[in-house]
Amino acid sequence: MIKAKELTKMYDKGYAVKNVSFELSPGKCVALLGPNGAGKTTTLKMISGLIAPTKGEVKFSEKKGGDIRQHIGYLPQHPQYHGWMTAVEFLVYVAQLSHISKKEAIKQSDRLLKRVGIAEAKNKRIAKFSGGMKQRLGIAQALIHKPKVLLLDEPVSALDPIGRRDVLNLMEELKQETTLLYSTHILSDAEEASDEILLMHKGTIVESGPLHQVKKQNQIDKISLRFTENMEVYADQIANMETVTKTEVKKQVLHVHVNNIHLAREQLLEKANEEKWPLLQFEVGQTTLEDLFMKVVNEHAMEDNL
Ligand SMILES: Nc1ncnc2c1ncn2[C@@H]1O[C@H](COP(=O)(O)OP(=O)(O)OP(=O)(O)O)[C@@H](O)[C@H]1O
Repeated sequence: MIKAKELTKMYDKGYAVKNVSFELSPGKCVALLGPNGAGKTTTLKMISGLIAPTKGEVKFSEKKGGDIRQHIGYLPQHPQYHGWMTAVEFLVYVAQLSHISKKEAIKQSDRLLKRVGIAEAKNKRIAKFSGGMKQRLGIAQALIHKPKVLLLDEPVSALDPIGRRDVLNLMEELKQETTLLYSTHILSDAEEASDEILLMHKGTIVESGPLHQVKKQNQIDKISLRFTENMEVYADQIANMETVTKTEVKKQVLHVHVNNIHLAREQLLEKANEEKWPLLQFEVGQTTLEDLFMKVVNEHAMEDNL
């Protein structure tokens, strides 16, 4: 439906986004995931037509001439409202900016306020809205011209748990009827609402695909151990075992990545038994998408500190 080809944005300090290519299929909900500064907002702005790419292009498959923006609804990261306006006044105002007649604008506003679940607040001043209600109103505004694709920039990151749940539920409903691309730096939000992810790091896409596939591809067998004492001694010993590919300590837990889970488990348990390791925890599992995300974020932070 939407094809981004080698999208690139350069500012004075360098690339904000570099050679980003992906395709959005109809009816999919895709999370654009990445730490702060990864290039998510810049990518969304280029797709929505708000800023021009330095290089690359965005194509809309169903576009038969005209402006691509008529097919795209966009919710910015920090939407600005006139607090004195009511919800319905705001939507009618936005609709009229999209050249919709006043009669149609009122009709659309009523429909959309119902659609996003804040119809009872239609005549309430926006200044009195909660964060979740403001985001719902923002989503209604993005839908006013019946776009085929909805772009949401960090729609839930700034919300409290109730507002977050509210908006995630709405996104879940909306993905039945529209293609959705939303950015987030919160992994659980991406895991909860999306079918596919695009993981950004320093302006490029480092991982992409259906969530289950990305998870599977990045899963590594690991054994997590917690000791009552002397973890460093055992960590060194374990790191030298032939089935072990990597060890790392997080929050007093030693995570051991292995290439043969059955053999590694056997060897570790044998050693633990023989040498009477002071074990508190022994857990066999796999690395998660969160591990991958943290790896990307940490690499990013380390490079920045160099
Ligand atoms: N107008 C601009 N002028 C110069 N640099 C910019 C501009 N907009 C963005 N950048 C830089 O481009 C990079 C990507 O920024 P962007 O806002 O797209 O990231 P992001 O992933 O959306 O981050 P956040 O989650 O913090 O919003 C950052 O280093 C940012 O400082």
